[in-house]
Order: sequence, then structure tokens, then C-alpha cells
Amino acid sequence: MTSDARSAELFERAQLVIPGGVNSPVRAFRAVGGTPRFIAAAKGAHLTDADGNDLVDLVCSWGPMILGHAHPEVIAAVTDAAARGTSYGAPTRAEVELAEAIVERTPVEQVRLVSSGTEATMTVLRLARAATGRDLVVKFAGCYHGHVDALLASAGSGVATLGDAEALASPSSPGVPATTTAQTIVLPYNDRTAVTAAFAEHGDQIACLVTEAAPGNMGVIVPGTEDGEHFNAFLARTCREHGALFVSDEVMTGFRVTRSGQHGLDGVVPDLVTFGKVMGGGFPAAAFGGRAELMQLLSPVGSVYQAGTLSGNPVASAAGSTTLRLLDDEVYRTLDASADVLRTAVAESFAAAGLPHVVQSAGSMFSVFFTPDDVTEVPDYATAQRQDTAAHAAFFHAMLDAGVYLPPSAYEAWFLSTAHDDEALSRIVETLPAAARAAAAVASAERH
Ligand SMILES: Cc1ncc(COP(=O)(O)O)c(C=O)c1O
Ligand SMILES: N[C@H](C=O)CCC(=O)O
Repeated sequence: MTSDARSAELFERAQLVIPGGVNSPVRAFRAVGGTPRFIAAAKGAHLTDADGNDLVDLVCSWGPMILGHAHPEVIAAVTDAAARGTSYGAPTRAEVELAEAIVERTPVEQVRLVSSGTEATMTVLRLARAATGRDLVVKFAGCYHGHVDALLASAGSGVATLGDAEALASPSSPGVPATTTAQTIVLPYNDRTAVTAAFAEHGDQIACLVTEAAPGNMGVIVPGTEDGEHFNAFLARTCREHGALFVSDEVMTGFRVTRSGQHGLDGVVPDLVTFGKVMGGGFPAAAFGGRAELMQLLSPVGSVYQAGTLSGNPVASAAGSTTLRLLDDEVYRTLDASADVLRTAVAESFAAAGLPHVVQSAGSMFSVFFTPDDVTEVPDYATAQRQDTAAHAAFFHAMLDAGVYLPPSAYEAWFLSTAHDDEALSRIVETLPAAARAAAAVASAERH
């Protein structure tokens, strides 16, 4: 069992000066109990916490660290950039190079760089509303697009994790005016009938439909294919038929599941796309993009206002460009192979422990649902909510005690990096059977 005395001490101090002791709710261990680990350092696939424990990391900063922590080439680029000044509030070559790299890899013609995924999704809503002259927005229950007021309705991620009934109602957070979420239509994911009906009723008022390119914030959900048509292709077609814009949120999937993102798997070309996480190389950087004709509506060319003091920050841009440059085909082959190893090991360990579960993936991004026996597939949020969160918590702590750091939530994806070598994977695989047995014991105690 690992010690957490120093983390506990820091957590006490943190709670005096930071609400809940954390700067983003999912970090607080609320759903699993216990003390959040305060991290002192990280290298490759490993974290070192404040007590000196070495943990194999399957959070990877919630996605960005695709090359592992402190990758030498990223650190060199960042060090070099920082030595030339950390922010100028004026254009730089670094941001042009990052924008070019994004445009070259994805189906967007132009991008604007911002500092967080939340900023990106907030701005695409404004742009879509300005472009169409309409107000309504469609989203899916369990999808998370950052803490944008209009999209905090039935949101996934931390909102799902903290999950009391009040928080899950629409709007998902006090402080979001009901008038704001009244302009948001929330539908069940993968439900084509519901999408068709919503567009039949409100189609001429819908500015855009926004979806996670492949959801990862209610656990990983696979966009279904029906009669040969991918769910995203169906959404894009439905939007087009009604003059609405199709917005794909690739903040989590972008540059992770393929060189471009989910687009590399389904080939669908959205009107607008949001990016974040991987493209910032571990720094606060995100982007949104689309057809030039739409992007030209933005100020200073057009009149849709959007700005940011630190947007396109030179250090973040250097980290992002270097990361994208290093993401060659071999990286994706490695990630796919590593994900395969872990998915198989989870399935075998859980089956041996008699623990019902479903493993789902979108490319190398995957998660494990602690669902009951009768669930063989998780297509939407309602099914994801049938998870046994007590069994998940027991599993989480057994893994942590054995030195494997998982997302402290049953609603989050597990993330791998190219630094997860045989040694790191073996450590995870060896840890799984006992943790699955610990979770099965809790599940069985609940049944009796
Ligand atoms: C799909 C998706 N969109 C948007 C966001 C918001 O990004 P950020 O946390 O950088 O604001 C996140 C993650 O938080 C995300 O997973
Ligand atoms: N699931 C979230 C983003 O993808 C987790 C990050 C956060 O909100 O802190």
C-alpha cells in the first residue's frame, strides 16, 4: 500500500485556499473517496507523487500527454521558446506553424488558437449562431464540451462523476440561467429517431448540432453505424438538410485516435471543429476551425468578436507544434497495440473475477464500464449511468495502492502514451487481477 501522508497534508492546505482543494473538480477523488495524489514530477509513463510513490499513469493529464511526460524534444522546444520570452501579445512564427500543422492534418481550412477547449466550444457556438442567424443548439446527454453555459446541460465528465440528481438536471450547474439552457436541446447519443424528430420540430431554428467526435466523457461510447452510415455522417447530413451547422468536438479525440482525430476514422467533414489537449503538448492551448468562409466571420475580418491575451502563446505553440511533428504513423501503431494489450487484460481479469463489465474504445481511447450483467453494450448516457460506482471505487483504489494511477471516475477514458513500454504495461496487467477481485467482492456484497 502506498503512503499518502504528504498528499494529505497538501490537500488540507489546498482546501483552505482553493475550493475543494482542486482547480478542476474531477481531480478531487469525490467519486472514489480518499486523498487526491499531489504530483511532484512526471517522466515518460510515470508520475511521482508528493510522498515519492512511483505511479504508472493512465490519465496522461486527461489526454494531452500522448508522447509521455517530459518528452525530451518537447522540453527542448519549450525551453528554447521560453528563453526568448514567454508571451508578447503580438503575432509569432510559432503560432503560424501550429496553425499550419493543424490545417495540414484535419479537414479545416483555417483555425484560431485559444487557451482551452472550453473557449473553443464557446466560440464555435457564437460563430454558428452568427452564421445562421439562429439560436438553438443541439447536444447529446453525457457529452462534455467544457464548462460553457449553453452546453452544461446533462453534461458528462465531472458533472456526471459528482452526479447528484440536482447536478444532473438541466441546467447542470447553478448559475447557468435556465434561459440559456432553454436554447439547448439535449438528445440521447446514438439515437437517430430522436435527432430526426428534434430537427423535424425545430430544424429552422437550430444553429448547430455539437457532438464529441467520439464521446469520451461518459466513458468511451462508439458512434454507431446503421445501413452503412456512420452516426457522424448521419448528423452532418441531417444538419445540412436543415441549414444547421455540424460541429465536431475533437478536443479529446483530435490527434489522438488518428493523425487527425476521429475524422481519420469516419471521414466526415464537419462545418466547424474544436481541438485541444494533444495539440498543446501539455500547455494551455486549444483551437477551433472550419471552412474559410465561416472563419472569416471572425473579428478582425468579420464582426463576430473573439479574443485572448495569451492566445497562440509562443511557449504553448512550440510544445504543440513539436508534439504534432512527432506524431507519425508509428506512434498510432504503438498506441493501438498498447490499447489492445490493456483491453484484453482487463476483459480477462474481470471475467476471471466474475465481474460484469463492458470495455469500449474509439481508436486507442478506451474505458471500462462497471455495468450489470444484462448490459453488453453502452450506446448512451442512460446506460453508462447504470454503472456500479462502488465497485469502480474499490477497483480504482486497489490499482492505486499497487502503483497504477487511473482516472478517479467511472465516466472517464483511460489514456495511453508512446512512453507506456512493456515494463509499464506489464505492471498494469499484473495489477489487474487482484483489483478486479477487490471490485467483484464489493459488487457481490452489494447484491447480498
Ligand atoms: C470533448 C471535450 N470538449 C471540451 C473540453 C473542454 O476542454 P478544457 O478542459 O480545455 O476547457 C473537454 C475537456 O475538458 C473535452 O473532453
Ligand atoms: N473529462 C475532462 C476533460 O476531458 C477532464 C478534465 C477536467 O475537466 O479537469
